[in-house]
Amino acid sequence: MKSVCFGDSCRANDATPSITHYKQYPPNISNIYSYFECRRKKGSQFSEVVFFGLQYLLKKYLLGQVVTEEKIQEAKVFYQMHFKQAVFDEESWRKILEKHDGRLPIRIKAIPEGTIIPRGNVLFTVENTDPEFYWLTNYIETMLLQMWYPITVATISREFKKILAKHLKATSGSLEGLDLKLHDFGYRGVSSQESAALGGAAHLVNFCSTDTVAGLLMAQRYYSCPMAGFSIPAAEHSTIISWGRSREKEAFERVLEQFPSGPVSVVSDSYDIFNACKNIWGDKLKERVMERSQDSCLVIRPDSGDPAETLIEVIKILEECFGCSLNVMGYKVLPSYLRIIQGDGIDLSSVDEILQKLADEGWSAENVVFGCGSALLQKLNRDTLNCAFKCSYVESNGKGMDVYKQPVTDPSKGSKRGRLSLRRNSDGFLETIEKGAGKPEEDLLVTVFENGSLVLDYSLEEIRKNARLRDEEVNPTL
Ligand SMILES: O=C1OCCC/C1=C\Nc1ccccc1
Repeated sequence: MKSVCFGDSCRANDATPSITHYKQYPPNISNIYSYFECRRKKGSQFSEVVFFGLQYLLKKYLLGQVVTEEKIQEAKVFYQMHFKQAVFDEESWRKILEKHDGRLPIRIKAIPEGTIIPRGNVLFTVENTDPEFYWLTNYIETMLLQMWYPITVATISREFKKILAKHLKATSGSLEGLDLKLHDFGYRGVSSQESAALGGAAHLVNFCSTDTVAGLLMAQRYYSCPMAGFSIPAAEHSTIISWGRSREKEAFERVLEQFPSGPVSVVSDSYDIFNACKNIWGDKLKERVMERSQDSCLVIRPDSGDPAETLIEVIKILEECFGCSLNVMGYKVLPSYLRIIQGDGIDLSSVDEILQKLADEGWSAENVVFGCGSALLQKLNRDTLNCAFKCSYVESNGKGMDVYKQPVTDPSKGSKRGRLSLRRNSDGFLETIEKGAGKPEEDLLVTVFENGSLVLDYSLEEIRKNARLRDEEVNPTL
């Protein structure tokens, strides 16, 4: 059966619950107003979030004529089979087709993409613009709630950036190269091409270092960025072990020969990373390594063992073979033709621990870049930031009513009430005003979607500007 689609993939907003809601609302409802937030959670590791990804979902699934007669017919058959009774509201959908030419009579107001905002604030609101289609607001909840993914990846990626900035500043006195310090290794570890695209793009809000090509294409096609991130030639285990155990030196030599200029990364732990560093890189191929210039450095990649211990032992061997210098902060730096990339076992806690241990041994963060896979794109879920979509205001018989939930069994799942606005208070902090008490001129939520049209189109460039690290996040002592 052809998939029942809004966009060109299966009808993401058609989770079964939405189909029967229109029959359950009070009589004479004319307006349903809902909002999205990352609920505050005591003790959560993340106090603020990066807002990112809505523009893609709007462009991909909600713009223009999304309702057609063919889709209505398909849905009618589909849901008759699924519910074994006629609950699909064929007539209402046909009215959208006739009255609005199949465009959704919906208004979505959101904070600008890239905004950094504390947990517990409204991120976007959704309401119907035609009283006849009040049920549409929460019909698209399912698809809009998938915003949890790009928001969570962008947030985690930015937490990495804070940690990397802290150590880079402390051990080198500068933030130079920060944007290249965390490389996205996650393409193979995510659940789908779309996740790779959305998560890969979310990482590129904070960094410009990636192997997740899908994320680059997303940035190009949906965020007007021709090339959002960079990479370098890199060996992988197959290109080394295909030479056989006795020819690891020849394999390494081949890589250096094939990529004489520009940095090149060589995974060196196929058999014995310490032997590879001491006897191949540090002896048999030493001249080949030393003749490479700073912008053509050899990047050695360990890929096993305890990350911190392995890194410390590797860097000590390289120091013995190649020496090192002291930077302005008095930390040791390997020669500029030599760097290390650690892409195994990296997550938010291990990266902090590794850089701290390196610093304790006198080594600057300049010596290492990190790769991160699943911890960046996959080891997360909707609860990581407690993302929720809730109705907070309804209108019926011309009267507005603030609504909310407040479960006695979990107060942290309480929802906001009334129409919401977001403002920066006199101390400069973002805060959400409830019960329609906000002043329109102060409201930072802007209309991004209305009646099938995209009202605002953000570029990755401006999103990156919104999401940049603030001075106080870089110099914690400030
Ligand atoms: O070593 C490297 O140097 C820098 C360029 C990327 C790279 C490795 N990439 C990678 C991707 C996916 C899984 C594993 C590694």
